[in-house]
Amino acid sequence: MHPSHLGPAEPLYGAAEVEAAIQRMAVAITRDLEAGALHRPVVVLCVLSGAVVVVGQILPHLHFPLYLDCVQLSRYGAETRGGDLVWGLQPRADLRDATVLLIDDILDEGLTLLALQEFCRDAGAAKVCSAVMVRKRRPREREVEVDYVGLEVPDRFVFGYGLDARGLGRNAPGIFALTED
Ligand SMILES: O=P(O)(O)OC[C@H]1O[C@H](OP(=O)(O)OP(=O)(O)O)[C@H](O)[C@@H]1O
Ligand SMILES: Nc1nc2[nH]cnc2c(=O)[nH]1
Repeated sequence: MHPSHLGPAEPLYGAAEVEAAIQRMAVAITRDLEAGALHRPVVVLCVLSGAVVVVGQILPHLHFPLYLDCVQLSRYGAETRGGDLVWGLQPRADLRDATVLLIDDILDEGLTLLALQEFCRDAGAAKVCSAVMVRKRRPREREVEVDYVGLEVPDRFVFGYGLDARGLGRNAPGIFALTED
């Protein structure tokens, strides 16, 4: 489906490709975290709002004990360029000594994930792992450690599968790049 109400856009990945990538991440995450999770459930943190789709899809494929919690952090709003980080919801789970799995939809400049990793460490997490559905191919001022990456996208503004284009398009069944932003 071409989401024509969002203006000209180029399809990058279809739904089947995104779902296969999410599956592959789930297999790798399960392989790495299942043993530790038998001692203490992993805290999965869904980074609202964009990560709801990837988290919803990956959860049934994570075969180990886990708690699901959410955190809300935003720096794009309705824009296609990032600004200051604005905190919304903070997680309610106790992160002290926990293994935390952060799941976000996209790694772009990386400032969101860096802030979240720091937040989890400051909250006393024993181990912080990060998974992103897509990673943008671009240089970054600060290197960001990401343990699991679904797909790579070019350095263009993308939407679909939870990612918005000026608030819309989170429900687009694939990943698209805006032709003009
Ligand atoms: O790597 P960065 O450049 O920091 O950007 C990545 C962040 O940008 C988007 O969030 P956004 O601020 O758009 O909030 P949203 O999830 O509510 O759309 C996305 O969901 C990531 O969390
Ligand atoms: N929707 C969307 N959000 C982002 N946040 C950072 N980069 C992007 C992007 O390309 N698309």
